[in-house]
Amino acid sequence: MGSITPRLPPGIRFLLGNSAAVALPPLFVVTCVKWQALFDMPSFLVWVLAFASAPLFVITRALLHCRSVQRAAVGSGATMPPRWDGRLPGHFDVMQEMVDSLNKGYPGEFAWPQFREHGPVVQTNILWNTMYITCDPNVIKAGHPSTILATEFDNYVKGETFYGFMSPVLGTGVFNSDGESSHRFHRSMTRPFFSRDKISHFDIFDRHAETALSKMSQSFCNNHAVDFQDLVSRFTLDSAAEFLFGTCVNSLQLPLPISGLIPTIGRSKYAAVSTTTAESFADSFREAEHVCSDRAWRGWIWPLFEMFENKTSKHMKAVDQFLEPIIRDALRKKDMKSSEAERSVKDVEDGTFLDNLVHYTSDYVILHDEVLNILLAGRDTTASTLTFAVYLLCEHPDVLARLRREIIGKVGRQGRPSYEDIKEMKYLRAVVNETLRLFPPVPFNMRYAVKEALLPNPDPNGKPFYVPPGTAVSYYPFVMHRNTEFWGPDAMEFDPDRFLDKRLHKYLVPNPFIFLPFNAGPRICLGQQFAHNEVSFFLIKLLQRFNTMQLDLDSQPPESLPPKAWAGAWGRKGTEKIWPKVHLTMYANGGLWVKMVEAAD
Ligand code: HEM
Repeated sequence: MGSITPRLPPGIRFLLGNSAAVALPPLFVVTCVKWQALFDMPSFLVWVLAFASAPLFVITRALLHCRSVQRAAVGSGATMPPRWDGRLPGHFDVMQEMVDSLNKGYPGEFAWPQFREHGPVVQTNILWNTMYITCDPNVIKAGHPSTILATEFDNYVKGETFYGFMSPVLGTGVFNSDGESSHRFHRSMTRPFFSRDKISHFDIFDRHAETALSKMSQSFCNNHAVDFQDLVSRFTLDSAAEFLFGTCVNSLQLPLPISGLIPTIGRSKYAAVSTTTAESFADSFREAEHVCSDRAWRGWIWPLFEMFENKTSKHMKAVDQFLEPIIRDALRKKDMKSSEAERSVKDVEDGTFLDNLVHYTSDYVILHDEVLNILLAGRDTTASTLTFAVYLLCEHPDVLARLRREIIGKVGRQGRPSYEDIKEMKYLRAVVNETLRLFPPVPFNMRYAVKEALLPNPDPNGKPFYVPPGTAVSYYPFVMHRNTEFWGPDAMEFDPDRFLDKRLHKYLVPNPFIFLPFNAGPRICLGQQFAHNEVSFFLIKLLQRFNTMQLDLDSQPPESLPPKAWAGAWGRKGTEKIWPKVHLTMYANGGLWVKMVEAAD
């Protein structure tokens, strides 16, 4: 199970696992010299040789590997992609540039110059590990003879690094499983619950949206700005928890942050006021997510930052404490109605995700992991979409006014939107899509090639690119979504009409894989429709109540604002009012502080 803590801390296990490769060469040197049939050398030289042998061994192995890869590429009638090389050994400076850009820069900015200089598929060799980065829809797109998301799906997996840092939280579920049989098993079990048109979600959205909006109104009455990102993170958590296992975790009941007075939720700031197991579940799950995102940043060496403790363990204890009785209860209910005949269709349709799942399996671990997989996959992504939608609406009052007209025209000021209403609101859909284009919640993604493979060369006269086994292929929807080559000269601008006017038929219809907020192929997002309903529902309720909204940059923590040096920079970087950043998903650094005015009409 995800939360069963392995006995040894991750750092110790990492060192033990890698010690052989590091220790063997020096041991070999010392042993040879000790037996000294051949050598008669001073002992300091033995030690120098012993110490130098480990890195020499690693470098020699990497160089030999490089040569064998070149030969394999030629043997396959392929070539290697252009290289992005640094100046330091192991291209350490390339890694530093990537990390700096992620920490201190604008998302993906390290990649733009490389794509411009070398084309849309580029090779890096950081610390002698080959990785490809791409923003080419032909490489990513489903249906191509050699693509990473569809035809060659089984060859491109999430990989052990991803599994390693996520598994203490997620165990093995649909989001975190690899391999044809494992992933298909989890996906087939969870998919039925998403394929039906579950109108009952709307009751859940409605209740939590009402609480969230009342809290906003209260704050604005007191002349306080609201951190909208924090608010919608609570809304999506409370909604998802109720949809998944039928219990409210009440994160919206905790006090909202007040700029400079009460901090934004997260990082245990609220542990002290989380009085119920439900509240500490919410707090602990958030904490565990933060730890996972820190691990993702650190890459494969993350265990070295957890030498003596597994940082997710204590949070997962609280998560499990809350979940256990809920899962046991669902299993008990199932046993009471064990015969198929006793379960009415209504029982199944009205039930939560967990109620449905127990009819596929009684395995506690699978139930536990599956629920947490969906919670993680669905919560931050939806909150991120809402956050950036409101950011863009604040910056584009004309779009806000037009969207509001559509909403009021369809459902009035008080009406509750139905599934059909949402489907018919074309401008709303365009606004959501345009938000997902400019700020995709999953801006970067990665797969590992299990076996050797070929990728298409963007140059129609060029040979295909060779992919050695074990190569990481990292693809960048964020960069692809803003590329003028695919979206036209105004690609950087927020203009929902591009999803409605002739630009739609010029760019997206003939080349649908230029827009990939939900991924593609057999791993396409399961919750796409759910997310669209949730985001649309909340935006409708929000605009029914408020007709003016603006950013309150004075409430934003000063260090969270875009650096002054960015003014006038290329692309959106030069004009951004907030600082978009990425951990597991895209977020607004320091929150999104806004003020809104209630409509008088
Ligand atoms: C706007 C909101 C959302 C966006 C942009 C989004 C995006 C994505 C993306 C890009 C993936 C692929 C991840 C990968 O394979 O590496 C994914 C997978 C997934 N999403 Fe979403 N998602 C959203 C909302 C949701 C919601 C609300 C749910 C559930 C309630 C959900 C459930 C899932 C699941 C279960 C997977 C894993 C599918 C698989 O691996 O077979 N998502 N999502």
